[in-house]
Parts: sequence; structure tokens; C-alpha cells
Amino acid sequence: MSSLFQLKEERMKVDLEASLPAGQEDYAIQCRDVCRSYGKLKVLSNLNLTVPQGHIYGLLGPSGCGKTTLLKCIVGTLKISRGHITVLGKPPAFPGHDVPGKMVGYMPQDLALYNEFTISDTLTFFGRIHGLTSRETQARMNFLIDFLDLPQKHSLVRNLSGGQRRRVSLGAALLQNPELLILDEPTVGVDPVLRAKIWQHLVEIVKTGKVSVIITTHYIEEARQANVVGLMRNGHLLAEGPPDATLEHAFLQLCETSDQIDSKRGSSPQGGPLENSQSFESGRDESRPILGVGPGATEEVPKYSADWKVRARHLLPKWRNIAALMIKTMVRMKRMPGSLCFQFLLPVIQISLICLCVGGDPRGIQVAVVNNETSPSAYSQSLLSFLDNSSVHQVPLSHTEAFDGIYNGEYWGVIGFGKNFTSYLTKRMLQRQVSREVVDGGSVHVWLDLTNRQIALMLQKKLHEAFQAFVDNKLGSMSYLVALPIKFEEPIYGSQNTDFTTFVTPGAVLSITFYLAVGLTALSFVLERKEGLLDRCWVAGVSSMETMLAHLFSQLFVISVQIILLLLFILLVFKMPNEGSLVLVIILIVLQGVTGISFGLVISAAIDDEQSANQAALGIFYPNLIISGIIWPVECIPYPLRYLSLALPQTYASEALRCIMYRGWGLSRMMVWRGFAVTLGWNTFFLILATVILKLRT
Ligand SMILES: Nc1ncnc2c1ncn2[C@@H]1O[C@H](COP(=O)(O)OP(=O)(O)OP(=O)(O)O)[C@@H](O)[C@H]1O
Repeated sequence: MSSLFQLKEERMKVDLEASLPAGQEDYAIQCRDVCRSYGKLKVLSNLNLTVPQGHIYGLLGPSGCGKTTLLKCIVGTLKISRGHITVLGKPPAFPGHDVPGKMVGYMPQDLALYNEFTISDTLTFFGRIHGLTSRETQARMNFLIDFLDLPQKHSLVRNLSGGQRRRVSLGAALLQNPELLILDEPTVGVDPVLRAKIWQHLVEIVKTGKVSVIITTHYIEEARQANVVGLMRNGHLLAEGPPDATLEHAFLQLCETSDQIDSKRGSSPQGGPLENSQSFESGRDESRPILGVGPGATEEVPKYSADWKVRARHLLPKWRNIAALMIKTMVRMKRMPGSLCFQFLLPVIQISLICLCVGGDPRGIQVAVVNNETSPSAYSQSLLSFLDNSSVHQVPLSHTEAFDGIYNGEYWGVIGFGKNFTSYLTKRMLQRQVSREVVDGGSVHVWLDLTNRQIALMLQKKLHEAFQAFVDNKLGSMSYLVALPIKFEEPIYGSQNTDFTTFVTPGAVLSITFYLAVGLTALSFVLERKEGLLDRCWVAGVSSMETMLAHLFSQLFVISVQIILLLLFILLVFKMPNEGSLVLVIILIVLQGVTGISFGLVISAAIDDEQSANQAALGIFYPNLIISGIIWPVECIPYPLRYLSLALPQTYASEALRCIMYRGWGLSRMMVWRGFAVTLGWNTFFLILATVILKLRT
């Protein structure tokens, strides 16, 4: 076995050295001592690989050996923990270098296509990102549709078969005629005739010497058409060299050897299978492939540094990419009208339900009335006639029936009048000194079921209002003698009829806008990341900043429509007062929406799957809603928790919105600008946090 390897090693070394020039710039890809782990799992271990310029490099290896991980490191979507990678002469993501960008065509293993797009939309989108003119895109599209045997260009991706989708994905990678093609299993699920055609195309384009290809495949017969083949196992390259008839045999033998070694390592007490990598063959450096060492494996990797101006330009967002992403979002919205209507109407439905169901006066409350006065002209009858009938439903009963009823939960209160109520009340007005019995007999007696505080408070309020109306209308000039010695003057702000709905609405508007923005952002980003779309756009040259800005601008459009509908409803339909500047109201709500978007970005940066993202969004929903003083005033929150409440994004913002709408205040008031300042502070914090998490997680 070892003699076979030695023989092959020497022959392949000669082949490669004969066919490849030695300059650094002649390598499309160079990987030197590359290591990458997922947590404790070491996936790439001191891997060395060289893709010569103008060659097809076939990467073979059993499932799970790290091929996809290696390709992700090469395109730069994953950072390596150690080692060096150069792609077309520079490290991936080097400032001013078009990798990621139009120099690479990347076909990821996941299909990474927008399901709501047509084939034409898909290719147009990637054409825009690569800066192709519409004529160039159209010409390439016609060629690719014909070459890849794709259905009508107006067919929706979601209606295509698995193989057709894979071909569209390959088409997107080939679109801009890149210098380097990185293809992760492009021929899975493709019929043999088309597979042969794809390989023929790859062979043709590399013949120009300007295009290089690295391709992973499980089909050994395909790999024979590559110029160089790399055999990978357990995170390192076992062999690298030109393919020949014994390739399959060698590969199987290498895998078997590696299996035996793995089982020996597995039984050793020292860590996982890849940790002890020195003993593959005694005395052999495992970072060097057995069958051949790609040219330049031992070369020093040069240090790369970029001018600060190039770095600064590299960081600036490209409007072309932002526009392409925004058009993409608009096209997707157009293709999902149901979802768009839901996004527009949901806030209106929510706020309408709040205005209709929260904070209003209870209606039709059953109250037992025990009136021991029988005369129709008695004061008790007159007083009861002033009681608001829509809220309080009076049920005349005997004393026993009334108390049986309230104990059985049939009535919320009992209103009782003594048989001398009228004469005692008159005495209270006319006589200078009255006995306790007269005061007691001239009072309305009320027994309440206080288990429902809102109903009890409403009954008290309605009785006070009825008594005041009775005193004002029936007792004439002497009325002041029985009036309460407390007088509420005209309110400074608000009106006598202000109900709890008025308090709740501004906070509710802010929290609805905030949470919808959180949910939609987190969900769309998590799904796009899960489906590999974010990575694919990134490899096409779209930066995280451009993705975030494009999402922000598109989402602002949705938020604007939501806010217009919300304000129309609360101001015109539910007649909420607005004494202040409508512009300030709109700006504050929009800023809260942006805070929601930035928080959604944090969730999507930190979390990979939609279930966990949903849990995170739901997990903070109720605590934040309750502690922010939206449903119930902050003044009721116990102290340690109140400090937390004041730090939350919606507490001061809700207060500011109430001050603008109900007090007519402007930005010169601390309670107003504080709401804006806290909102902007949270915005900045969330955006920085999302960027940091994204950077740490690549
Ligand atoms: N995001 C991740 N988090 C943790 N482990 C991962 C992650 N992605 C891949 N792995 C693990 O890394 C190892 C290599 O995976 P990779 O996808 O690179 O293999 P592969 O050679 O491309 O396999 P296949 O041929 O089946 O596509 C596997 O053990 C896999 O479970």
C-alpha cells in the first residue's frame, strides 16, 4: 500500500510541477495550515490545498469531512481559526478586492434561492448586484436558460423541481462570467446528460486559462474530468494530484486507512479523532497530502495590508447593492400580497381592538335598588332618574332579594334609600343643626361587590355624577348646602371625560409598531440566513451593512403605511385628541419602528433558527409591555422594577407621545425630548450590538 502511494506521489508531483508555473499570482486558491472549528468540533485541521489558475479542482471526500466548511472559508463566509487563505491573489474579504464580489461565482450546497422569485427575477437580482447592464444580464440569461435546460424564465422558483432549482442556482453562479467558480455539489439531482454538459462547459471555460473552478462532488467518475483532485478526510487533505484510473481505488484505500487510524485514535484517551493528527503514517507530516503536494505548499504566505483610503472606501455602502436588495424585497412583497396586507392591517386591527376593548366604561351592570320611599315625587326617584342607564341597569327589589342577589353574584351593588330620605335630605338643607340620624337617613346607602375594581369604581363615579346632576337640577338655590366640600375645577390638561383608553393608546401604538418590526425583521433575516441567502448575497459582494440598510429602508416603507393607517384610525375613527405636532408624533413612532428593526437584527444575528427567534421575540413581549407602563402607569410599579422600567425603550417614549398628543408639548420639554433621546440611544445600541454579534459569529 505505501509503495503505491510513494509511486503515485512522485508521478503526480512531476505532473503538477510540469503543468504549473511557480508564481504566487498563478494560484486561484491557496490554503495553508487552515484550521476551523465549530465550538469544540475541529472540522478543518492544518489543511493545505492549492487550486492552480485555469484548472478544475475536484474536491472529493466522504460526507461530513469538511468540504462545505472549507468552501465557506474560501469564500469568506466563515472565518478560519488559524492558517492563511488567498483567493485570486488576496485573502477573502480583503479591502478593494472583488472577493467576495463579481470575481467569484459561488453555488452553495443549500439552494439559496428566493422561492417567490421567477428564474428571470433571480438572475436579474444577481446581475444587478454584480453591476451587469440589463442587456448583459438578458444575454447571459438567454444563454443559461438554454444551456442549463431551464423551463420558462417566468416560472416561479417555488414551482420548480429539485433538479431545476439546483440548475437555477448554478446559473446564478455562472451569470457574471466569474474568474473563479466555487461549486458545492452542483450536479446532485441532475440527470447524467445535463451533468455531462455542465462538466463539458466547465472544461471549456477553464481552457481559456482565465477561469478556475473548485467543485465538490460525490461522483468519482465526474472527478476524473478535473485537472486536479483533492481527497479529503476528517478535515485534512489526504491527497492532491491529477486524477487517473486508480483514483477511486486510492480514495477507497485512503478512507479505509483513515478509518483504521480513526478507530485507533477513538480508543486513545487523548481527545477527539482529529486532535492527535501526528500519526497518520509514522514520520509523515499530516498537513502535507500523500499523493502529491500542490505547488507552493511550502512557500511563505506574504503579508497583505491595505491603504486606509481603500479600507474606508471598502466600508462605504454601495447604493447599487442597496437598490438591488430593496427591489428584491419589493418584488417579494408583490408576490405575497396576502402577507403584505397582513402587515399593513395587523396594527390597525390591534389598535382598534385596544380602543374598543380596553379602558372604556363597563356597560349594562346589574344593580339592585332597594327604595323604601314610595311616592313618585320622592327625591330618591328623582336621583335614580339621573343614573346613567347605559352603564347601570337598575333592578328594583326588596331588601332580602337584593342581598340574596348580591351574595349570589347576580348584582354588583345594592343602592338603598331609607323611607324618610326626602324629608331628612330637606332637613339637612334647611336646618342649622341636624342629628346623626337625619344625616344617615338623608344619605344614599351603597353596598358593593369589590371583587371587580373597575366595575366598583365605575358605579361610584356614576352615583357621584347622578347625585351632582340631581343636586344641580332639583334642589335649586339651596343645592350647595348638600354638595361635597371638594370642587374639581376645569382640568388643566385633558377633559373630564378622559377614559383609560386615552392613556393606553399612545403606548399601544408604539409597542405595536415596535413588535411588528422586531418580528418581521427577525423572521426574514433568520429565514434568509437559514436558507443560505444571506451568505450567497455576501459572496456576491453585498456587505452586512448594505443588507441591514436595505432592510431598514424597505421596512420603513411598510412602517410608514402602518403608521398612516394607525393614525387615521386613532385620530379620526376613535377620536383620540392630538393637541401637539403631528410631525413629532410621526417621527417618534417611526423611530420606535426603527428600534424594533434594530432589535430584530440583534435577534437574527444571535439566533440561527426561526423557532428560537420566535421564542426570543415572544419572551420579551409581555415583560416589556407590562414593565414599560403601557397598560398600567409606571407610578404603580414597585421601586426596584421601576428603575428597570425607565431604562426600557418604550417607557419614556410612551410618556413623550402622551405629552405631545394630550398636552400639546414640543421638543423643548424634557419629558418629550427624553423620549426621543432614549429611543435613539436604544437604536444605536441595538445596531452596534447586531454588528458586533455578526462579526463575532462569522
Ligand atoms: N454550523 C455548524 N455548526 C456545528 N457543526 C457544523 C456546522 N456545519 C457543519 N458542521 C459539522 O462540521 C462537519 C463538516 O461539515 P461539512 O458540511 O463541511 O461537511 P461536508 O464534507 O460538506 O459534507 P457533505 O458532503 O455531506 O456535504 C460535520 O461534522 C458537520 O456536522
